[in-house]
Amino acid sequence: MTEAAISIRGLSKIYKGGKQALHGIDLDIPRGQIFGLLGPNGAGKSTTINILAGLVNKSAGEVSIWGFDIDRDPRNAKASIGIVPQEIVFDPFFTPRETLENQAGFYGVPKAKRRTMELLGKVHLIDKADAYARSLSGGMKRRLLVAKAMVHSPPVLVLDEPTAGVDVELRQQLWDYVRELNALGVTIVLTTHYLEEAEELCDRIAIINHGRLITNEPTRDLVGRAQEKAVEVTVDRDLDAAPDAPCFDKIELKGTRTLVIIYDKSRVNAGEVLAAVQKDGLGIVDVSTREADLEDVFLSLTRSANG
Ligand SMILES: Nc1ncnc2c1ncn2[C@@H]1O[C@H](COP(=O)(O)OP(=O)(O)OP(=O)(O)O)[C@@H](O)[C@H]1O
Repeated sequence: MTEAAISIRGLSKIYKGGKQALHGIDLDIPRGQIFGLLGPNGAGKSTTINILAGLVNKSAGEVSIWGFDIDRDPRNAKASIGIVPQEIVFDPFFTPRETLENQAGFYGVPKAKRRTMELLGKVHLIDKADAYARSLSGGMKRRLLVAKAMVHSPPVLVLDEPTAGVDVELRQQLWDYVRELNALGVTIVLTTHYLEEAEELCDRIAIINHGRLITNEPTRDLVGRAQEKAVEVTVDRDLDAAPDAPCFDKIELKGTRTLVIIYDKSRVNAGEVLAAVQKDGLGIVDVSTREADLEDVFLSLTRSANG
């Protein structure tokens, strides 16, 4: 078996003050994938990434990156990973060109092997190469961070909430670049709150909540497991209240004629739900259903983990 890009065993973190952010996480991130790490606020995603980056010390467990243990072989482990942090941190007096040159120097990349302008081109910042970093927009700064994470050509690139504050067009360019890197063999790990994006981009998704791994499976399987389905029904007369029936998990009246019904597709089918609406003589004028997406899976999985 090929070794994982990132291997995490029994990873725990207790912060000073006693907050336990991670409770024994076991996770293998396969090489060559775009891997999504999802979870609600405070789940422990940044803690995990900061441990990989060497910014936070773990309390227990083992982590290796590209086969290098972060305790026994920290130099090689560090050289194998590039991290795009959630927070934008730059020296505002350096230009993008200088920022990348300094970072390359920090990683000991010889001058002849530096790819400063190539990287700036990839993230669409050539024309800003010599501008002060403080004059860049939020989106530009984030793209510069991506270029900065790639100066030492690591086989693994981790992006922590990379699209926060990036507008739609630039986000698309960022994802194109991420896909391009992945096609060249770079393993990508990203955390995001944009579930649609995770669904579109990631081969595999792990969800953590309250510091515990809830699931880790191919995106396809995860989406297929969504059991909750929503149907929106427009009826032929005004209603004061939403009708009730045992097959509805939840029903809500939107305006006076539209019912939004949530049901469990493993228990009932759409026909039964519609029949239940019609049973009191209500006529149905329009119906629309929503296919399960990652949001549904995510909510139902994290909800069941909470309760
Ligand atoms: N330096 C710290 N000291 C104490 N507690 C911390 C520290 N950093 C994070 N925590 C706590 O650890 C838990 C996990 O936080 P973490 O930042 O890893 O979550 P996250 O999943 O990245 O969330 P977000 O999406 O909001 O960044 C949270 O309860 C948080 O308050």
